[in-house]
Amino acid sequence: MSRENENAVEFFDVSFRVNRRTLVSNLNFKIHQGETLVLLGRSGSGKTTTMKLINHLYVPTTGEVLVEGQPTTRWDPIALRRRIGYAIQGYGLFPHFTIAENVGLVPSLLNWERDRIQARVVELLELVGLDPPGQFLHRYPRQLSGGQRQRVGVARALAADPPIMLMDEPFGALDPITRLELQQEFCRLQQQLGKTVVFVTHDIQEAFILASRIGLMHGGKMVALGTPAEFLESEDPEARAFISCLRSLEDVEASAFARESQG
Ligand SMILES: Nc1ncnc2c1ncn2[C@@H]1O[C@H](COP(=O)(O)OP(=O)(O)OP(=O)(O)O)[C@@H](O)[C@H]1O
Repeated sequence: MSRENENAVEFFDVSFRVNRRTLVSNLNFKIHQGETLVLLGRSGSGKTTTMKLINHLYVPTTGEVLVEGQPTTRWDPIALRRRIGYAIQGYGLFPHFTIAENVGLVPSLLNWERDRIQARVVELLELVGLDPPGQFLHRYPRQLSGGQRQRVGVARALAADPPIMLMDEPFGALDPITRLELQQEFCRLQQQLGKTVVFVTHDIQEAFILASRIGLMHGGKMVALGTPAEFLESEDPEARAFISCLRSLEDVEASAFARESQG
């Protein structure tokens, strides 16, 4: 990883305003290299805005966001996007591109050789469980199920092997069984690849399955930040409201402690 910095991303007193409306304010937190930070919060709490401040889609009105030790405003925007993969709900796939073209998009923009792109596409489809890849390469997104398209979206975000992945409700639109399957695959992939991941969700069960730490957003502020076990101890009223939505506290506590003892 680059630099000695053990933080992939750092927020220093960050606020972001549009048309005199404050979308996020006073954000101060660090995202460690290799961790999965889940941004949890109600709809409209500022999760996506926070994420867009990382890949320079938004520029802080005040404060600074550092990526690998350097403010986003000082990064060359193209170099920054190469270090950051972005997967979004609704897959973001181009409908008139085949699966191979969609997954190979960033490598081809980076002028990789054709053979290298093809090999990478096959490798990624296998990695995200679209096996055998030959069955999918030449299909179009509309010819895949929602779960399969979501896997393609993740494969595409991983294509140029970025050290940081931003994932914005990537499993939001899926049935609960496929969603659980993808969450489990995500954990497997994360163990294998060790990326720094920022994952946005409003689903507390999902947060507990995936997170090394959970950052809870409320009204544009981060009101709690900690490991799942720490989160359960939070006295913040919004955290308590989310915790009361947990299906089975015992199950979740067990999985949170299991993850912590692994890590
Ligand atoms: N470009 C924009 N201009 C003005 N207001 C915006 C803009 N983008 C987002 N907002 C507003 O800022 C607030 C935070 O939006 P954001 O998308 O960050 O929330 P979120 O927590 O990701 O929500 P959701 O879970 O529904 O996606 C919302 O009230 C939204 O309407």
